[in-house]
Amino acid sequence: MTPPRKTCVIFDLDGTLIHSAPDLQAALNAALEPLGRGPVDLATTISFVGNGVEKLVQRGLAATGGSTADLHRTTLARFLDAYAVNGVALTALYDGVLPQLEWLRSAELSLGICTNKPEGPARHICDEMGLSPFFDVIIGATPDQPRKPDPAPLHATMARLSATPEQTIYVGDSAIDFETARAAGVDFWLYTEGYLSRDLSGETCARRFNNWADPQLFSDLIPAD
Ligand SMILES: O=C(O)COP(=O)(O)O
Ligand SMILES: [Mg+2]
Repeated sequence: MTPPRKTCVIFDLDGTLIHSAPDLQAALNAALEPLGRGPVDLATTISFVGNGVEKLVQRGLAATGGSTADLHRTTLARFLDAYAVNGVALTALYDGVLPQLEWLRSAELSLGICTNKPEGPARHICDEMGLSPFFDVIIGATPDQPRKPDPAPLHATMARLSATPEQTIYVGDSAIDFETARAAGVDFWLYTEGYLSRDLSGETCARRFNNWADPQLFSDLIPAD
């Protein structure tokens, strides 16, 4: 039996469509600075990304002298304030992302974003980076929903797109995304140039790619007539 056609592509955001770590680093360091801590370098910041901003701040505190619940609360608030002001100043789309999204739209696939970034900043950043018009739905972290690798946010994204797991591909850059897709029963494509912090070479990914500008990247999703 031939597998059902893929009609839906859902993307992770940080480290997949955008190189956002420099702005995350700047906001983290702005939040740590009043404590006399930091700065945290870019590679270390990248190793903290993937489980949401609460974890990013917690890891930043743990790496610079330790955390308490109170310290975490106030530092997270400072981080979010700084990130709201400067969420895209240093952020860039990976080369080749926009033409791929244009092509996928013209091929009438439904497109979504499923990220652990809080939903407000995620939408704002997608607006600022010119991504929003391509997407039918953008699902970010909200207080009422567990974070990836729980499959709930990916299930919610598919529900909004009326897509089944068999019809869907999830494109991400991290082990968290891989585990999310596996838990949801969705094919996973790994972008290898993002913020991967665990070796996935022994795992089964439907595709691995390192170049968004490859013109053939998504071409086999559309059957030739
Ligand atoms: O906010 C994060 O930690 C990561 O966000 P992502 O899910 O878009 O990679
Ligand atoms: Mg990511």
